[in-house]
Amino acid sequence: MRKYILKVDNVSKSIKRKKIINNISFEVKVGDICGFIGPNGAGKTTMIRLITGLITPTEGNIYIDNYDVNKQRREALENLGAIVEAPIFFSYLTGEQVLNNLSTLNENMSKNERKTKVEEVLKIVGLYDRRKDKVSTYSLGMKQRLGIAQSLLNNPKIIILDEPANGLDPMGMIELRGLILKLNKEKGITFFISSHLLDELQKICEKLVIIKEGNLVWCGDTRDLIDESESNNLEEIFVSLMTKY
Ligand SMILES: Nc1ncnc2c1ncn2[C@@H]1O[C@H](COP(=O)(O)OP(=O)(O)OP(=O)(O)O)[C@@H](O)[C@H]1O
Repeated sequence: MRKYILKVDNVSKSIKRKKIINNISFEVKVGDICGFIGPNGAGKTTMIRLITGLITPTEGNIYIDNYDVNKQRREALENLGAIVEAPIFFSYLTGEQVLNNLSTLNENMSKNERKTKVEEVLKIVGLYDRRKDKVSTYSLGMKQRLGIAQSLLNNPKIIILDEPANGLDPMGMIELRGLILKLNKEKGITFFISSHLLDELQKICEKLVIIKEGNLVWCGDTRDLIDESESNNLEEIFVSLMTKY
């Protein structure tokens, strides 16, 4: 049995007396690429904010690599790279300068190690040739990849992406998909990805967590969901699930 890297355990969240997340539990195992889906207002962003420690659960616990996000915050978040919505950069800096600045936050690395690391992540995300160009000249897809490069500086075990494909053109989408698959295969990084683009998720996610109005509707292997449904198209399955629950 592969161990889990992310565990959401009986989590509820109320904001202003309104229950936004209702007793949700699921696990994501090491090496999974897990899609996180639900209609508008289902609570996806709230759940991602809970997982990334930006807000605390009203009830329940969240563990990253066995560390409680709220009680052992530093250890838990050390393993996490998260990009919540489109990353914002100082666009008058070059891609390399953005990463150099962020890498100085890592006090355990010498100047030389930091330089090597920045070069390495620029190469991984395919921005090495454009490293001397200002971020203002980057396409949205390149900015997304710079965001992923930023999260790679800390060698995360799991990366959480909130709507990463928002606004990307087909080429940008193909590049992002390729990058996620590469990082998963070559570096063993686990991904948890929220998206409304179900065709896109179906291409890369072997696991799915589906929520509606703060409740867990389904979680497990994408294959199993397709096998037990009448359609083999995730979009059609999703619509039928949403009308059933
Ligand atoms: N700070 C807040 N105060 C009051 N209500 C909130 C707050 N944050 C979220 N909500 C409500 O909680 C529900 C879930 O919102 P959330 O943004 O998590 O959904 P979502 O699944 O990410 O939606 P979308 O797909 O539209 O981005 C919505 O009804 C929203 O209005």
